[in-house]
Amino acid sequence: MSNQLEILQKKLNKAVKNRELIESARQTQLGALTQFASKLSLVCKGQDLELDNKLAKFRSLLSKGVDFEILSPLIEEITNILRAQETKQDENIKKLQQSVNDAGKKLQKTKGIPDELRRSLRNLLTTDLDEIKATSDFIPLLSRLVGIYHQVLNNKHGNLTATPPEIAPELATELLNLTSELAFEGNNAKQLDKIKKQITKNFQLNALLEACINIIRIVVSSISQERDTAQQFLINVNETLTLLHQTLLDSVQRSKEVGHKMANLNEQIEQKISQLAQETQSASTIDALKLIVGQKLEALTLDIKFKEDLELTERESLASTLKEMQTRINSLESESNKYKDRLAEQRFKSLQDSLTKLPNRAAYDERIALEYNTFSRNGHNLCLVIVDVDHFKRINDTFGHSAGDKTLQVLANALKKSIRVTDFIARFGGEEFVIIMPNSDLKQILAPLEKIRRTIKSIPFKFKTTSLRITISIGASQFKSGDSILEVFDRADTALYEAKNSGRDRIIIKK
Ligand SMILES: Nc1nc2c(ncn2[C@@H]2O[C@H](COP(=O)(O)OP(=O)(O)OP(=O)(O)O)[C@@H](O)[C@H]2O)c(=O)[nH]1
Repeated sequence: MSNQLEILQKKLNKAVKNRELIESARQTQLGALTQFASKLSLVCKGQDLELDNKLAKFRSLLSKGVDFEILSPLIEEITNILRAQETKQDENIKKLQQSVNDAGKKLQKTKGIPDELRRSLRNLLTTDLDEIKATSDFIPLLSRLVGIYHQVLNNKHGNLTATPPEIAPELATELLNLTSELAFEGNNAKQLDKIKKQITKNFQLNALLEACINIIRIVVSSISQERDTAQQFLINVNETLTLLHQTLLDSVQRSKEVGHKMANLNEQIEQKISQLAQETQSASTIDALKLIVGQKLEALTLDIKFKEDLELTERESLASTLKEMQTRINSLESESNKYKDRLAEQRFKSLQDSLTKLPNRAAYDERIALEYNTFSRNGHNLCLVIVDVDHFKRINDTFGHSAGDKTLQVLANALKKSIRVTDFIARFGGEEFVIIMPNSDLKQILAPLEKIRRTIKSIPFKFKTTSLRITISIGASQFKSGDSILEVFDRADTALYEAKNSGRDRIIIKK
């Protein structure tokens, strides 16, 4: 019996110990839970005043170790407030999402946003905004949006420290093409060269505008120089003509006066001769006759001498007038020769082909040197194309040279219209044209060249009664690092030769 009691006592002790262990574990867990609940309630603080108050009460009761039965109604109240809070928060997220979206869309409509910023804004509005789940997620998103706004504003006010992108390469090319048609001398030519180099280096609108203004200045100064010289020349011509006119009038007047004097003298001489004849008849002696003849001859000799002097003076005066007129005319002639030389030189120097009105070979040389500089500096793609009219000699031989000329004009016009505004075309010589294509590689130029070939082939030429289609052969190559201009030209030329030899009316490209 005592043994059984002992066993029971042991079991009881063990049960009491286990119970104590469970109780202690529960207390520890409860402590941890209470602490956690207290911390959690602190995190919720600041969202709603009523909630804050209830949570404060909750924390205080928890710290005092209050029975859960007393806490239970408070917990229920807090749960209700939190539920209402959750709904409110959902609404707030939606509102915030909408207002971020509106602000972003508004910003997207702004002109002149750099590509990178625009991309980042699009990502923010499409992907990132949709992924928002909690209000706190908005903070980094809003900060990004504000950042984008800042950059756009800075950009608008020109405060960006980064260099603006190259914005108008096509305008730069157009400006270069236009300047190719200008030819100046001396200082103006040097200045224009400098501007052309700047245009190939800097495509920014401001720089292009400045270049444009400087070109206009050169043109205006050249026109005014040319006008001054022409005006001076005209003044000289006018003075010389007035002088010539006056000299001629004087000389006519003098001739008239001399004519009168001569007529008087002739009359006097005739009178003296007839007097001599009468008086000799009345002379009775030889001596008397001698005397009469001697006196009359003396008077006649004086008259004749006077007449000779008069004639000499007149001749000399005429000669001197003629000499003076000759000097004037010579000087005018030399001045007009200078003009002719300058015009010839101008024509020689001009960068435009007179037949086709395209830039000429000199313009090509100048332009390819500029493009080559740009290529050497930044390695942009640069292609060179040679276009040659097929069997052009036949057109000259069959329909005449002037029909050939007209054909070249039509072809040049069509070629010019077929190229892009950034390309440059020149008449290289005869029936050969050269096209510079910047910012394109050989793959990219193939389609436009095909279009040019087909365009030319589709022109319906008509020579008197004969209708004819004219074709072109094209050779092209691209600048590679280390290439010289001549090397690339030779490659394009070899390609053209192959196009001709393999049947014409085709494009051959040589890398
Ligand atoms: N009318 C005219 N003819 C020109 C002019 N310049 C060159 N030519 C002529 O163009 C012709 C070119 O002949 P070729 O070089 O034999 O070439 P092609 O007849 O076109 O034959 P392929 O090029 O081999 O297809 C020559 O007859 C030149 O006289 C020009 O300004 N006006």
